Amino acid sequence: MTSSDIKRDLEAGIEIDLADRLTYGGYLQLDTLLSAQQPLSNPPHHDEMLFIIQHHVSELWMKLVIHELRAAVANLSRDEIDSCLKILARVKQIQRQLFEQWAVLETLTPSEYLEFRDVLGPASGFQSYQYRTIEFLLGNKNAQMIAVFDHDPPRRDALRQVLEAPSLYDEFLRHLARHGHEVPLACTERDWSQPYQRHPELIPVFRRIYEQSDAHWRAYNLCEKLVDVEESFQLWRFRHMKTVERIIGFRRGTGGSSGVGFLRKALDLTFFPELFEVRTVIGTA
Ligand code: HEM
Ligand SMILES: N[C@@H](CC(=O)c1ccccc1NC=O)C(=O)O
Repeated sequence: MTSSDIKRDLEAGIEIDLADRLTYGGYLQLDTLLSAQQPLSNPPHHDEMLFIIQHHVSELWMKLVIHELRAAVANLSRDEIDSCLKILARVKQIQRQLFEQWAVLETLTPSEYLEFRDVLGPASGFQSYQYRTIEFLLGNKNAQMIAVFDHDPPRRDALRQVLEAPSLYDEFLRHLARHGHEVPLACTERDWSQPYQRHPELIPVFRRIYEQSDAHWRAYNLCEKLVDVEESFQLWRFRHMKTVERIIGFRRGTGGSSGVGFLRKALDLTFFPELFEVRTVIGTA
Protein backbone atom coordinates (compact mmCIF):
# COMPACT_ATOMS: atom_id res chain seq x y z
CA MET A 1 0.00 0.00 0.00
CA THR A 2 1.40 3.42 -0.91
CA SER A 3 0.72 6.67 0.94
CA SER A 4 -1.49 7.85 -1.94
CA ASP A 5 -3.88 4.96 -1.22
CA ILE A 6 -4.72 6.35 2.21
CA LYS A 7 -4.51 10.07 1.58
CA ARG A 8 -5.08 12.36 -1.36
CA ASP A 9 -2.04 14.46 -2.23
CA LEU A 10 -2.40 18.03 -3.39
CA GLU A 11 -1.83 18.61 -7.11
CA ALA A 12 0.82 21.04 -8.26
CA GLY A 13 -1.70 23.47 -9.69
CA ILE A 14 -3.81 23.87 -6.57
CA GLU A 15 -3.97 27.53 -5.49
CA ILE A 16 -2.38 27.93 -2.06
CA ASP A 17 -1.26 31.54 -1.86
CA LEU A 18 -4.54 33.37 -1.64
CA ALA A 19 -3.44 36.59 0.04
CA ASP A 20 -5.28 39.51 -1.63
CA ARG A 21 -7.14 37.10 -3.93
CA LEU A 22 -10.78 36.17 -4.13
CA THR A 23 -11.41 33.19 -1.87
CA TYR A 24 -14.31 30.84 -1.18
CA GLY A 25 -15.20 32.52 2.10
CA GLY A 26 -14.66 35.99 0.72
CA TYR A 27 -16.83 35.51 -2.35
CA LEU A 28 -19.63 33.99 -0.28
CA GLN A 29 -19.24 36.50 2.59
CA LEU A 30 -19.21 33.61 5.01
CA ASP A 31 -18.11 35.84 7.88
CA THR A 32 -21.45 37.62 7.60
CA LEU A 33 -23.48 34.48 6.97
CA LEU A 34 -21.94 32.39 9.74
CA SER A 35 -21.93 35.11 12.36
CA ALA A 36 -25.72 35.40 12.25
CA GLN A 37 -26.48 32.28 14.34
CA GLN A 38 -26.65 33.79 17.83
CA PRO A 39 -28.69 31.85 20.39
CA LEU A 40 -30.41 34.09 22.95
CA SER A 41 -30.79 31.46 25.66
CA ASN A 42 -28.29 31.87 28.48
CA PRO A 43 -26.54 29.53 28.91
CA PRO A 44 -27.09 28.63 25.23
CA HIS A 45 -29.57 25.77 24.87
CA HIS A 46 -28.15 23.05 22.61
CA ASP A 47 -31.25 22.97 20.37
CA GLU A 48 -31.61 26.69 19.77
CA MET A 49 -28.91 26.39 17.08
CA LEU A 50 -31.13 23.94 15.15
CA PHE A 51 -34.07 26.34 15.47
CA ILE A 52 -32.06 29.30 14.18
CA ILE A 53 -30.40 27.45 11.31
CA GLN A 54 -33.68 25.94 10.13
CA HIS A 55 -35.04 29.49 9.87
CA HIS A 56 -31.94 30.87 8.20
CA VAL A 57 -31.89 28.12 5.58
CA SER A 58 -35.62 28.66 4.96
CA GLU A 59 -35.17 32.40 4.56
CA LEU A 60 -32.29 31.84 2.11
CA TRP A 61 -34.40 29.55 -0.05
CA MET A 62 -37.26 32.06 0.19
CA LYS A 63 -34.90 34.73 -1.07
CA LEU A 64 -34.24 32.63 -4.15
CA VAL A 65 -37.96 31.86 -4.62
CA ILE A 66 -38.68 35.62 -4.64
CA HIS A 67 -35.87 36.24 -7.11
CA GLU A 68 -37.21 33.52 -9.40
CA LEU A 69 -40.89 34.46 -9.06
CA ARG A 70 -40.14 38.09 -9.92
CA ALA A 71 -38.42 36.89 -13.09
CA ALA A 72 -41.36 34.55 -13.86
CA VAL A 73 -43.86 37.43 -13.53
CA ALA A 74 -41.72 39.59 -15.84
CA ASN A 75 -41.43 36.70 -18.33
CA LEU A 76 -45.19 36.33 -18.47
CA SER A 77 -45.73 40.06 -18.97
CA ARG A 78 -43.47 39.76 -22.05
CA ASP A 79 -45.05 36.48 -23.23
CA GLU A 80 -41.71 34.66 -22.73
CA ILE A 81 -43.27 31.35 -21.88
CA ASP A 82 -40.34 28.97 -22.21
CA SER A 83 -38.23 31.04 -19.80
CA CYS A 84 -41.15 31.14 -17.39
CA LEU A 85 -41.60 27.35 -17.58
CA LYS A 86 -37.94 26.82 -16.80
CA ILE A 87 -38.09 29.12 -13.80
CA LEU A 88 -41.23 27.51 -12.37
CA ALA A 89 -39.61 24.09 -12.65
CA ARG A 90 -36.77 25.48 -10.53
CA VAL A 91 -39.16 27.05 -8.03
CA LYS A 92 -40.82 23.68 -7.53
CA GLN A 93 -37.47 22.10 -6.61
CA ILE A 94 -36.65 24.92 -4.17
CA GLN A 95 -40.05 24.44 -2.58
CA ARG A 96 -39.24 20.76 -2.20
CA GLN A 97 -36.15 21.67 -0.22
CA LEU A 98 -38.30 23.99 1.89
CA PHE A 99 -40.90 21.42 2.83
CA GLU A 100 -38.54 18.45 3.17
CA GLN A 101 -36.66 20.49 5.75
CA TRP A 102 -39.46 20.11 8.29
CA ALA A 103 -38.14 16.61 9.01
CA VAL A 104 -35.02 18.15 10.56
CA LEU A 105 -36.95 20.49 12.89
CA GLU A 106 -39.29 17.65 13.86
CA THR A 107 -36.40 16.09 15.77
CA LEU A 108 -36.93 18.90 18.30
CA THR A 109 -39.07 17.57 21.15
CA PRO A 110 -41.78 19.61 22.93
CA SER A 111 -39.81 19.80 26.17
CA GLU A 112 -36.59 20.85 24.43
CA TYR A 113 -38.42 23.64 22.60
CA LEU A 114 -40.15 24.84 25.78
CA GLU A 115 -36.75 25.16 27.43
CA PHE A 116 -35.87 28.12 25.20
CA ARG A 117 -39.23 29.25 23.73
CA ASP A 118 -39.51 32.14 26.21
CA VAL A 119 -36.48 33.92 24.68
CA LEU A 120 -38.50 34.38 21.48
CA GLY A 121 -40.86 36.93 23.09
CA PRO A 122 -43.50 38.06 20.57
CA ALA A 123 -41.31 37.10 17.57
CA SER A 124 -43.01 34.74 15.12
CA GLY A 125 -42.78 33.51 11.55
CA PHE A 126 -45.95 35.51 11.02
CA GLN A 127 -43.58 38.47 10.76
CA SER A 128 -41.52 36.89 7.95
CA TYR A 129 -41.24 39.60 5.33
CA GLN A 130 -40.04 37.20 2.65
CA TYR A 131 -42.82 34.69 3.31
CA ARG A 132 -45.45 37.42 2.94
CA THR A 133 -43.75 38.66 -0.24
CA ILE A 134 -44.02 35.16 -1.74
CA GLU A 135 -47.70 34.92 -0.81
CA PHE A 136 -48.38 38.28 -2.47
CA LEU A 137 -46.35 37.37 -5.57
CA LEU A 138 -48.38 34.18 -5.91
CA GLY A 139 -51.62 36.12 -5.46
CA ASN A 140 -52.72 35.63 -1.85
CA LYS A 141 -53.23 39.38 -1.42
CA ASN A 142 -54.26 40.53 2.05
CA ALA A 143 -53.53 44.13 3.04
CA GLN A 144 -54.04 43.26 6.73
CA MET A 145 -50.77 41.34 6.70
CA ILE A 146 -48.80 44.55 6.25
CA ALA A 147 -49.62 46.05 9.67
CA VAL A 148 -46.95 43.99 11.47
CA PHE A 149 -44.34 45.86 9.40
CA ASP A 150 -45.47 49.34 10.51
CA HIS A 151 -42.38 49.53 12.74
CA ASP A 152 -40.21 49.06 9.63
CA PRO A 153 -41.31 51.58 6.94
CA PRO A 154 -38.93 50.43 4.13
CA ARG A 155 -40.22 46.83 4.42
CA ARG A 156 -43.83 47.96 4.86
CA ASP A 157 -43.60 50.10 1.70
CA ALA A 158 -41.87 47.37 -0.32
CA LEU A 159 -44.56 44.89 0.68
CA ARG A 160 -47.28 47.38 -0.27
CA GLN A 161 -45.70 47.64 -3.72
CA VAL A 162 -45.92 43.88 -4.18
CA LEU A 163 -49.51 43.99 -2.92
CA GLU A 164 -50.40 46.59 -5.54
CA ALA A 165 -48.69 44.85 -8.48
CA PRO A 166 -50.12 42.01 -10.60
CA SER A 167 -49.38 38.57 -9.20
CA LEU A 168 -48.06 35.57 -11.11
CA TYR A 169 -51.64 34.43 -11.77
CA ASP A 170 -52.76 37.93 -12.84
CA GLU A 171 -49.93 38.06 -15.39
CA PHE A 172 -50.70 34.53 -16.53
CA LEU A 173 -54.35 35.44 -17.20
CA ARG A 174 -53.28 38.58 -19.05
CA HIS A 175 -50.94 36.49 -21.17
CA LEU A 176 -53.79 34.10 -22.03
CA ALA A 177 -56.04 37.04 -22.96
CA ARG A 178 -53.36 38.36 -25.36
CA HIS A 179 -53.21 34.92 -26.95
CA GLY A 180 -56.88 34.74 -27.89
CA HIS A 181 -58.34 33.03 -24.83
CA GLU A 182 -61.61 34.52 -23.62
CA VAL A 183 -60.42 35.68 -20.23
CA PRO A 184 -62.99 38.02 -18.61
CA LEU A 185 -62.03 41.67 -18.29
CA ALA A 186 -62.63 41.42 -14.53
CA CYS A 187 -59.49 39.25 -14.42
CA THR A 188 -57.23 41.26 -16.70
CA GLU A 189 -58.10 44.77 -15.47
CA ARG A 190 -58.66 44.92 -11.76
CA ASP A 191 -57.42 46.41 -8.51
CA TRP A 192 -54.40 44.13 -8.01
CA SER A 193 -54.25 44.87 -4.28
CA GLN A 194 -57.53 42.99 -3.78
CA PRO A 195 -57.62 39.23 -3.22
CA TYR A 196 -58.18 37.35 -6.47
CA GLN A 197 -61.78 36.15 -6.75
CA ARG A 198 -62.57 33.01 -8.71
CA HIS A 199 -64.33 33.67 -11.99
CA PRO A 200 -66.71 31.04 -13.41
CA GLU A 201 -66.09 32.25 -16.98
CA LEU A 202 -62.51 31.05 -16.70
CA ILE A 203 -63.59 27.43 -16.37
CA PRO A 204 -64.45 27.02 -20.10
CA VAL A 205 -61.12 28.71 -20.95
CA PHE A 206 -59.13 26.17 -18.93
CA ARG A 207 -61.39 23.35 -20.03
CA ARG A 208 -60.42 24.03 -23.66
CA ILE A 209 -56.74 24.21 -22.75
CA TYR A 210 -56.91 20.90 -20.84
CA GLU A 211 -59.14 19.03 -23.32
CA GLN A 212 -57.12 20.23 -26.33
CA SER A 213 -53.73 20.21 -24.69
CA ASP A 214 -51.94 19.44 -27.98
CA ALA A 215 -53.31 22.61 -29.56
CA HIS A 216 -52.54 24.69 -26.46
CA TRP A 217 -49.41 22.90 -25.30
CA ARG A 218 -47.54 25.86 -23.86
CA ALA A 219 -50.54 27.20 -21.95
CA TYR A 220 -51.29 23.68 -20.70
CA ASN A 221 -47.71 23.25 -19.57
CA LEU A 222 -47.85 26.56 -17.70
CA CYS A 223 -51.10 25.59 -16.00
CA GLU A 224 -49.50 22.39 -14.72
CA LYS A 225 -46.41 24.25 -13.49
CA LEU A 226 -48.66 26.62 -11.54
CA VAL A 227 -50.47 23.65 -10.05
CA ASP A 228 -47.08 22.25 -8.98
CA VAL A 229 -46.19 25.51 -7.25
CA GLU A 230 -49.52 25.73 -5.42
CA GLU A 231 -49.36 22.10 -4.32
CA SER A 232 -45.81 22.53 -3.03
CA PHE A 233 -46.81 25.67 -1.17
CA GLN A 234 -49.69 23.80 0.47
CA LEU A 235 -47.35 20.96 1.43
CA TRP A 236 -45.13 23.50 3.19
CA ARG A 237 -48.13 24.95 5.05
CA PHE A 238 -49.36 21.49 6.02
CA ARG A 239 -46.01 20.29 7.30
CA HIS A 240 -45.49 23.53 9.24
CA MET A 241 -48.89 23.01 10.86
CA LYS A 242 -48.13 19.36 11.74
CA THR A 243 -44.68 20.28 13.08
CA VAL A 244 -46.24 23.00 15.22
CA GLU A 245 -48.93 20.58 16.43
CA ARG A 246 -46.39 18.02 17.59
CA ILE A 247 -44.07 20.57 19.20
CA ILE A 248 -46.44 23.00 20.96
CA GLY A 249 -49.79 21.20 20.72
CA PHE A 250 -52.65 23.65 20.86
CA ARG A 251 -50.89 26.45 22.74
CA ARG A 252 -51.23 29.99 21.46
CA GLY A 253 -48.49 31.24 19.14
CA THR A 254 -45.82 33.68 20.24
CA GLY A 255 -47.17 35.97 17.51
CA GLY A 256 -50.49 36.08 19.39
CA SER A 257 -52.62 33.82 17.17
CA SER A 258 -54.57 30.77 18.32
CA GLY A 259 -51.69 28.63 16.95
CA VAL A 260 -52.51 25.45 15.04
CA GLY A 261 -56.11 26.57 14.41
CA PHE A 262 -54.85 29.73 12.75
CA LEU A 263 -52.36 27.80 10.60
CA ARG A 264 -55.05 25.28 9.60
CA LYS A 265 -57.21 28.07 8.16
CA ALA A 266 -54.43 28.94 5.72
CA LEU A 267 -54.86 25.49 4.14
CA ASP A 268 -58.20 26.66 2.70
CA LEU A 269 -56.53 29.48 0.79
CA THR A 270 -55.90 28.80 -2.89
CA PHE A 271 -53.81 30.82 -5.33
CA PHE A 272 -55.16 29.46 -8.61
CA PRO A 273 -58.75 28.31 -7.88
CA GLU A 274 -59.88 27.65 -11.46
CA LEU A 275 -56.87 25.42 -12.17
CA PHE A 276 -58.16 23.04 -9.52
CA GLU A 277 -61.84 23.42 -10.40
CA VAL A 278 -61.22 22.54 -14.04
CA ARG A 279 -60.13 19.06 -13.00
CA THR A 280 -63.68 18.25 -11.95
CA VAL A 281 -65.23 19.20 -15.30
CA ILE A 282 -62.81 17.97 -17.97
CA GLY A 283 -64.13 15.02 -19.89
CA THR A 284 -67.75 15.68 -18.85
CA ALA A 285 -70.44 16.81 -21.27
C1 HEM B 1 -40.80 24.98 16.66
C2 HEM B 1 -41.00 25.43 15.46
C3 HEM B 1 -42.15 26.32 15.09
C4 HEM B 1 -43.28 26.60 15.78
C5 HEM B 1 -43.75 26.06 17.12
C6 HEM B 1 -44.03 27.54 14.97
C7 HEM B 1 -45.25 28.06 15.32
C8 HEM B 1 -45.96 28.98 14.58
C9 HEM B 1 -47.22 29.54 14.96
C10 HEM B 1 -48.01 29.16 16.22
C11 HEM B 1 -47.59 30.42 14.01
C12 HEM B 1 -48.84 31.30 14.00
C13 HEM B 1 -48.50 32.71 14.32
C14 HEM B 1 -48.22 32.92 15.79
O1 HEM B 1 -49.18 33.12 16.55
O2 HEM B 1 -47.05 32.83 16.18
C15 HEM B 1 -46.55 30.41 13.01
C16 HEM B 1 -46.56 31.15 11.87
C17 HEM B 1 -45.59 31.11 10.91
N1 HEM B 1 -44.41 30.41 10.96
FE1 HEM B 1 -43.88 29.12 12.37
N2 HEM B 1 -43.33 27.80 13.81
C18 HEM B 1 -42.18 27.08 13.86
C19 HEM B 1 -41.19 27.07 12.91
C20 HEM B 1 -41.18 27.82 11.77
C21 HEM B 1 -40.16 27.79 10.78
C22 HEM B 1 -38.89 26.95 10.80
C23 HEM B 1 -40.51 28.66 9.81
C24 HEM B 1 -39.69 28.95 8.58
C25 HEM B 1 -39.45 30.12 8.16
C26 HEM B 1 -41.78 29.24 10.18
C27 HEM B 1 -42.48 30.17 9.48
C28 HEM B 1 -43.72 30.64 9.81
C29 HEM B 1 -44.49 31.54 8.95
C30 HEM B 1 -44.10 32.03 7.58
C31 HEM B 1 -45.68 31.80 9.64
C32 HEM B 1 -46.87 32.63 9.11
C33 HEM B 1 -47.86 31.64 8.47
C34 HEM B 1 -49.14 32.26 7.99
O3 HEM B 1 -49.30 33.48 8.00
O4 HEM B 1 -50.01 31.48 7.56
N3 HEM B 1 -42.17 28.68 11.37
N4 HEM B 1 -45.58 29.52 13.37
N1 LIG C 1 -44.56 31.07 16.68
C1 LIG C 1 -43.68 30.14 17.39
C2 LIG C 1 -42.33 30.78 17.57
C3 LIG C 1 -41.59 30.61 16.33
O1 LIG C 1 -41.69 29.58 15.74
C4 LIG C 1 -40.68 31.63 15.85
C5 LIG C 1 -40.16 32.55 16.74
C6 LIG C 1 -39.21 33.47 16.29
C7 LIG C 1 -38.81 33.44 15.00
C8 LIG C 1 -39.35 32.51 14.13
C9 LIG C 1 -40.30 31.60 14.56
N2 LIG C 1 -40.79 30.71 13.67
C10 LIG C 1 -42.02 30.50 13.21
O2 LIG C 1 -43.08 30.92 13.62
C11 LIG C 1 -44.30 29.71 18.71
O3 LIG C 1 -45.43 30.08 18.98
O4 LIG C 1 -43.65 28.98 19.43
